[in-house]
Amino acid sequence: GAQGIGRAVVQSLMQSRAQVAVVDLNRSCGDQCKSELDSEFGADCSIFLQCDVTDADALTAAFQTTVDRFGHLDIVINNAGINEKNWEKTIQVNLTSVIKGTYLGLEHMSKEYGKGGGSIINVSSMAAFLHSPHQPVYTATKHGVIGFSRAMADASSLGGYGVRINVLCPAFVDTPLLLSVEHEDNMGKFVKFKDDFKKSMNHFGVLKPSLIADGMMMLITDDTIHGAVMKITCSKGIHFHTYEPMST
Ligand SMILES: NC(=O)C1=CN([C@@H]2O[C@H](COP(=O)(O)OP(=O)(O)OC[C@H]3O[C@@H](n4cnc5c(N)ncnc54)[C@H](O)[C@@H]3O)[C@@H](O)[C@H]2O)C=CC1
Ligand SMILES: CC/C=C\C[C@H](O)[C@H](O)/C=C/C=C/C=C\C=C\C(=O)C/C=C\CCC(=O)O
Repeated sequence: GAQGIGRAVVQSLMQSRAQVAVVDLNRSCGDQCKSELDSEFGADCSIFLQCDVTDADALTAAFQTTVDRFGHLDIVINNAGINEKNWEKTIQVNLTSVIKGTYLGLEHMSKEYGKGGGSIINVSSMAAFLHSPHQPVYTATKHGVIGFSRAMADASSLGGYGVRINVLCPAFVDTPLLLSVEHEDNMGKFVKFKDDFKKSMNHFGVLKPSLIADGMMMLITDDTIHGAVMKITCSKGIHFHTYEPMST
């Protein structure tokens, strides 16, 4: 992502000397991000690829371009997310593309395909734990991201993929996405519940994108974390959701 949480994560990755492909639909935002990265880190360490993640062929090509440019892939972050009145589109961006991005990540990193392993982080939301009448479909997609990622993490363990798969669930973060709460184009008829949403935002507080980047870096660098759901909130900071073990 070229703005918001994605932009903060790119900054942290590049400070840690990673080479990064920034994939985003928004060309002007992507060009600006790339030019800032070039000034700070040099032109060879990043690429910007304009891509609609819901276009399966374009997403496939973006992964291939990244591998062709940098030689291999170690980390995939499926971060693109929207809240649109067009609920099918919301599902395509927030869930279908996360699934596609995970499968593509595995094609390029899984030991199953003779690759060297890696790490995938799928971005969900605290909305998956504390739902709001203001965004039912968004909430459903974020539940979906958790279920899919946890099941895939188990598949990776059992299948010997060598790829860690984790989920990151931020609470409210100060990014352009939060502004969509006011707009009928985004919220549709549920925009009338915006006061409920804003009340919740005032109650829980709003996080800075840099803290989400810190959590992301922990998921990337700690190779003991696998199948985890990281939550980031104002009250508890970076912490993990705990699940009851399944009875057999
Ligand atoms: N801001 C918040 O309060 C929270 C955000 N999240 C999640 O974090 C992720 C990032 O969100 P933010 O940085 O806040 O949003 P943002 O709107 O600032 O950034 C999202 C980026 O995704 C890009 N994007 C949108 N549709 C795309 C598509 N079809 N193909 C490629 N790129 C596309 C946008 O151009 C934008 O650069 C999302 O998954 C969001 O649901 C989760 C919890 C809280
Ligand atoms: C239109 C709005 C668009 C984007 C913002 C998203 O909706 C965002 O993904 C939504 C976030 C919702 C957050 C909801 C709850 C936040 C809760 C807290 O901050 C703290 C609550 C509990 C902490 C205890 C725990 O960690 O279990």
